[in-house]
Amino acid sequence: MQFAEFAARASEMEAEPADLATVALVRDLFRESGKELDTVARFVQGRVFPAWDSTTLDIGPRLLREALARAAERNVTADDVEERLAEEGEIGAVAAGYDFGGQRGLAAFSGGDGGGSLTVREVDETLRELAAATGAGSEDRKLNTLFGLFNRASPEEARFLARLVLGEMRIGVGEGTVRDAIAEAFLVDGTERPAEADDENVEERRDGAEEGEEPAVRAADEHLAAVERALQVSNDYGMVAVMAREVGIEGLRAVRLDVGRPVQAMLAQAGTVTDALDEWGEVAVERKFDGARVQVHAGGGAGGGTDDASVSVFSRNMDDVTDALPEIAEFVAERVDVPLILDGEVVAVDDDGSPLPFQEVLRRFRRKHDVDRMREEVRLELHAFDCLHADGEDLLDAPVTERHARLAETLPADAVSDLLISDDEEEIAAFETDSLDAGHEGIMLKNPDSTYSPGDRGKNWLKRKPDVETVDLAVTGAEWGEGRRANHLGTFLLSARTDEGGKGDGKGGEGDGTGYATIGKVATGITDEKLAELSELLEPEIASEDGQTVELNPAVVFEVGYEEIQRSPTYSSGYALRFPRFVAVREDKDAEDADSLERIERLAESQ
Ligand SMILES: Nc1ncnc2c1ncn2[C@@H]1O[C@H](COP(=O)(O)OP(=O)(O)OP(=O)(O)O)[C@@H](O)[C@H]1O
Repeated sequence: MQFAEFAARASEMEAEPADLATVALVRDLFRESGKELDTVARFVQGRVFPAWDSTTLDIGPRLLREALARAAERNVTADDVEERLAEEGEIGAVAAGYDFGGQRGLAAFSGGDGGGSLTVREVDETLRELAAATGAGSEDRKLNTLFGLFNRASPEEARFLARLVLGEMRIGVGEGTVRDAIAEAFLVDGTERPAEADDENVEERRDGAEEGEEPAVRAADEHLAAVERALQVSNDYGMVAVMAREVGIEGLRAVRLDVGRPVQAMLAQAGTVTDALDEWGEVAVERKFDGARVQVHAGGGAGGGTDDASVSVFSRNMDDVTDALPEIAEFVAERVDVPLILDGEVVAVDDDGSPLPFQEVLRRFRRKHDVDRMREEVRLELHAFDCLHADGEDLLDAPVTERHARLAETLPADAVSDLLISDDEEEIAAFETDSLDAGHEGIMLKNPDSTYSPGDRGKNWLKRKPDVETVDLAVTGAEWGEGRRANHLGTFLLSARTDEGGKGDGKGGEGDGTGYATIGKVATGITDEKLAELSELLEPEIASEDGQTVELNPAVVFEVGYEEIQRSPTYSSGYALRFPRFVAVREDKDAEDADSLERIERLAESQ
């Protein structure tokens, strides 16, 4: 395919405001791309390399401006180009505004030919060569090569060439458009194809698909799902387009992970323990490490087996950061002897192994120089929490629990994140307190049955929001513990202050006009040591006992975190705290200083 043809189509796409019509334009282009389909599928997104490949052209705006100046009329300087850029606001428009060598009829003299002779393949190969140029003189070579390309470009070609070089096509073709276009171009047969369907019809088709009414709609959805899946697994739009054309839907479904080729990271939404329990019944709870996300690929390549060289570490954006984090690659290489793809977090730690703030990891992450010195300065630890592939088996479709089990089989326990499967708020609260005490950021809540969906910020992973507020509440009751904790008070009853004595529980100090109304119990994972301390503090306040239940004079104030305040008939205040969590004893406060029911009402309303 001629590059001029590609540029003409890109112009049409740029001018087309409707999304579905743009998909149709991309679809048609793909159908006509022949052998260059893989390249065209990348070019429409402004990419020369697949998304998983960290290679860049490494051509900055300055070099491009110089190349444009050289290819343009005599006496144009890089500064002139910059000035025009300030006026036009966009490099493509600037490039299209010049009269390049070939267009001036100086073709024979300058090597230009008036435009139209470049092919998509040639542009691709030339840009790849540019990317590979390194070392002394590479800057000049890049400049010369770019000059050569622009010298042969028509204004329309120059517009898209300049944008391609900077990696931004600006033609309204995003990943979703390419996905839809691949499905429409190669997977939909004549009867199902919504060929000239207008936007509304297609919207209707898609709405209908949810009820599963029309077979054609179902098929179209399956096609889209297959393309999407293959894209998630491979991160290579070119390869997926070719595969869809050559092998069809079954071929796409058979796309496997490749050790050494990174996958997009699954992401999390903010959420609460309450959300998680309501939704899934049981929750997979992990520590939320405060570091930087990594995906480690081990043992890829021909022979399998693991040596340092066959371990690669990728960042959340799929950049190869292996050289900056040698100890992570070494750690995995030394311990893992099967091909493996793991997902985890790298955390900086102090000499005692306690986590350091996230900024410390960043000092290591993209470093190209002084890696050895920094390695001494900032110690790193790997916490793996997921396993995408182990020993020849892709695990994306396996549930969280199974993926975690595979991780535990493969890596030493200290590198594997703890996993708690629980349906018990108290147990989860205990896990959270423990995580926070250990210096981690909090907890992650995962649907235990969910699969790994690369690149997806769905509802199956929740990062627990920090408590919105804390409240200071008087402790008005407790229960004696059991077993190992039989001598300790636990499960503390909490109360807000009311202004009229006698209201609520009526446990206020006599005659002082203060009353207390219960609002919840906190039984969080307070450590045994802390429980002993709290018991000592509260025992003198015991007013009466009934079996395990103890009534306390309001004297001690707890600061308590919570996720939500609900209306509830369970407690005398008419409210209940959801997911209450002990934060601290407010030594500086008396019970009379506890938060009032009025404040609780206000907090409940403002949620
Ligand atoms: N056990 C864990 N499971 C999954 N992710 C974890 C875990 N521990 C730490 N994380 C990190 O938490 C991130 C998600 O939450 P966080 O809010 O920290 O990320 P962000 O980069 O600020 O925002 P976001 O990922 O939502 O764009 C993950 O990408 C991962 O790096």
